[in-house]
Amino acid sequence: MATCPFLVIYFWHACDAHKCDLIAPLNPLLNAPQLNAEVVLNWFLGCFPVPTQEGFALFFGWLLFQAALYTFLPGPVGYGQMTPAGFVLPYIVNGMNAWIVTHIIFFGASLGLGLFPASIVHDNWGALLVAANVYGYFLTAFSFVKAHLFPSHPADRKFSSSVIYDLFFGIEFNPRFGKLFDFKLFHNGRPGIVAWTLINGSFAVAQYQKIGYVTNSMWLLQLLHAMYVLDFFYNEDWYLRTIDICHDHFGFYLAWGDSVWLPFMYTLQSHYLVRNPVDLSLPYFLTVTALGFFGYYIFRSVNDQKNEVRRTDGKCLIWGKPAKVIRTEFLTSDGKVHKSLLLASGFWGVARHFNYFGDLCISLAFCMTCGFDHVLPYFYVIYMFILLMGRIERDHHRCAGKYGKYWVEYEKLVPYKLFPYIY
Ligand SMILES: NC(=O)C1=CN([C@@H]2O[C@H](COP(=O)(O)OP(=O)(O)OC[C@H]3O[C@@H](n4cnc5c(N)ncnc54)[C@H](OP(=O)(O)O)[C@@H]3O)[C@@H](O)[C@H]2O)C=CC1
Ligand SMILES: CC(C)=CCC[C@@H](C)[C@H]1CC[C@H]2C3=CC=C4C[C@@H](O)CC[C@]4(C)[C@H]3CC[C@]12C
Repeated sequence: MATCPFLVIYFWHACDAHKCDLIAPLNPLLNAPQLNAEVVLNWFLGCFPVPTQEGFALFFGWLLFQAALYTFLPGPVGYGQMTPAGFVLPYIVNGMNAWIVTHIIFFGASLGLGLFPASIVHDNWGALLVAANVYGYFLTAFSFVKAHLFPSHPADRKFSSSVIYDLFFGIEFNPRFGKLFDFKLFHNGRPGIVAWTLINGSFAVAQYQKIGYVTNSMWLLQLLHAMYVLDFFYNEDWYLRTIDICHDHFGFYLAWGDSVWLPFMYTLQSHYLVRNPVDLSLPYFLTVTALGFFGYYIFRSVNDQKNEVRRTDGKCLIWGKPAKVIRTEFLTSDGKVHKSLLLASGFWGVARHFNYFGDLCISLAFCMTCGFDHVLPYFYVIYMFILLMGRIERDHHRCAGKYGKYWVEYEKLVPYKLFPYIY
């Protein structure tokens, strides 16, 4: 919790001052005639972005605007999975509407009406980083206090013996304001994922202002990122049944992660392309496009198969044949027995997390839009690999605990975790 922001700030500084070269920021230290505490401290302070009033106004204005859209825009009601304490919570899934309204207003007001430059996000990036960090830490602390003093669902809280652990992974499962303002869905989707394409767009405009055109690499990046983001909102109801919503509690990991990590680190390729415009050859362009769409096909098909089999209680066709399912029973903390099912055919018969393989292909395609000159744009795929491998282990332990003998049966039927015959 103490060091995460430094990594983000280091990446920001590398891009802002050294054209996204990850080694160059260290030169003042490597070349210092004498390395002492004063040199290190001056270097350290020199790497920090400067807070500005405009940065705070933009960030908190943005947050309030998204909160208003989340609260007031219409949308269908979706339901999460049953929580360990036995609640099935409703969610208003209006993310697609919020995405459309936000983009029309932002680009309409900037590019259409000229009320502010569309590069405003790029132009205030350092100051926004400060404001987002302030909010990320505030939200972590607030969620911790809320969990102790006024929890939304007391029976679904999880306490460990460590305050640090509780701060990091969270105590409350589904913290809410009122009945419907859900912290997890809001922070993930709105300041986090709606921002993703908006930030990209602003950086594309900055590239145009800088070199007079938008490179094909930047267009391709916009397309691939938009595909991923729009998929998320189109399938927002599906997201209610993923690990983040069904199993993770709300602490620093999601509070700071959604406020800072997601908008700042997931968009690194567009920051890179502003400083290092890349014109891709046609064969390379087509290869990266194909990789991105191939990955997306796998990612979405795997996720849809699970959704479909659970929606129809296993009475559906997977790859043209009746779904092969393991019917399971598990206990919730109130002592009640519940039923669920595990799909063991289709992509879920190929490997236990084949959706992650699709996601890794998409991630690689995002990074490859930047060519091979620097390592910084590849941060995303490296991070995703580490995150998803960790998630496979975490999920394995959770499912083994939840499903017991049924999970063992599934493991026997589907021995590979990520990719057949490899892992
Ligand atoms: N861009 C990013 O930063 C990230 C993207 N993602 C993507 O988000 C998507 C969701 O990922 P995630 O939530 O991690 O994982 P999944 O959507 O794969 O959900 C895992 C859960 O599904 C259930 N499950 C496991 N095996 C089966 C089975 N055989 N049949 C039916 N249900 C099963 C279990 O929950 P239960 O049975 O309890 O319901 C398990 O905990 C993925 O496509 C992933 O690639 C993920 C992480 C980061
Ligand atoms: C270092 C640190 C504190 C990391 C925080 C990580 C979170 C911001 C991410 C962890 C899991 C991520 C996501 C999971 C699944 C998703 C579905 C996909 O369709 C869109 C992206 C996402 C919502 C993604 C968003 C970031 C995380 C919550």
